[in-house]
Amino acid sequence: MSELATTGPGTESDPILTLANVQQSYSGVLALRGISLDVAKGEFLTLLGPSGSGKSTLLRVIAGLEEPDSADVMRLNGHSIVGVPPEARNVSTVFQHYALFPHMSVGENVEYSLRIRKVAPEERRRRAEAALALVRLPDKYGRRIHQLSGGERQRVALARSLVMGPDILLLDEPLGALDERLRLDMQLELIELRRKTGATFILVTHSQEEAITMSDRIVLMRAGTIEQMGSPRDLFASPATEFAARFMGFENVLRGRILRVAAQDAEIDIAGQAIRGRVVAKNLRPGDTAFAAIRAEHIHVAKNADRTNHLRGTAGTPVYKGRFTDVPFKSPVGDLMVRLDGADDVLPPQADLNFAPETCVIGSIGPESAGQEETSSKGKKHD
Ligand SMILES: Nc1ncnc2c1ncn2[C@@H]1O[C@H](COP(=O)(O)OP(=O)(O)OP(=O)(O)O)[C@@H](O)[C@H]1O
Repeated sequence: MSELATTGPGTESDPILTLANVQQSYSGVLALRGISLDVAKGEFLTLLGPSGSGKSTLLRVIAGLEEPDSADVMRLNGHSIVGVPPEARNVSTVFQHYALFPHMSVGENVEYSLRIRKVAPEERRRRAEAALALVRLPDKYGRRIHQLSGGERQRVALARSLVMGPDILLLDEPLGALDERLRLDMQLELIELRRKTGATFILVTHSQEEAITMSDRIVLMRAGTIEQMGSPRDLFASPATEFAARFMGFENVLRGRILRVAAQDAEIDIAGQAIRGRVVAKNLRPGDTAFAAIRAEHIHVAKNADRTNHLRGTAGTPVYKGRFTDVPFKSPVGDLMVRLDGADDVLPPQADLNFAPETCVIGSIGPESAGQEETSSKGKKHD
């Protein structure tokens, strides 16, 4: 389906989107604090972050629904989009709540933007049917919207966005309203859809699991800034800041003081215990305050363990989670969460805990002032 392929004056290696120093505020509150970002053609990029970190604002700036206070550069497919209205940008947005016209059929919904652009009826129908086939709804052209399930409505919304062959498809929490099973299916469908169309996808989500499953690259946002950018593997295994470690699901994040650093290896003093780990931050020096992060599944209960990263812990009440059991421990470095594979394992009240240095990430503490947004209420108004 050639209409869905991206075309433009740039070369293949040029970014489809370039943003430099984009600032946006609402009534004096800075929602974007100088965002700079290149997005490659055909990339699946995810904006990840807690509520209020600026993900939707950034998406709205790209769509043209919000004009930023200032920006050094905003280029889409080789052209500046500063001051360009949304309808003149070749981007399309899919929202969480579909925003379909309830009084129109599926086909009429999908064709809507083509009709506005005065595309001839036969051509409209051909393109709408091709878009519906792409989202695996080939026989639903004449259906009414209220006759569709939530998952089918979201697919119609996707078809409607794809029918124009956008340079970039913007997805604002598109799976948020779906139940868990459907959400997992749709994650795979979105990956497949991106592969089939070759379009660039920018997804907004606060789910690290969704970001890791679907993205080529993740942009982790915090209080209107980019905290860390990288592949899902980078963010999952090597969060560079304490905030990133917590957001990427490390159950154990502890603070201490650096004792020594040698290339990728460091030792950190946590409450008088020397802990060895893998360095993820640049410029860490002995004496610096730093964090150590360990995933619960990387801490093992083992007798006669290697003395490296070896701690004696007192078990609390286990929490059965089905596939595994989480056990909180009191240890000399503080509270630790330990994940046991065997859901029925019986633990002695005192146990030897240890973890391999390569599973323990050591990094610098990010700026202390940022990150207030996690607990604040937003008072957001988009209408
Ligand atoms: N229209 C608006 N008027 C005033 N403040 C706004 C408006 N839209 C967003 N904000 C504020 O800007 C900041 C960023 O909001 P934004 O919606 O971009 O965050 P988000 O990361 O998308 O959050 P969520 O995941 O909850 O949608 C927040 O502090 C929010 O309260």
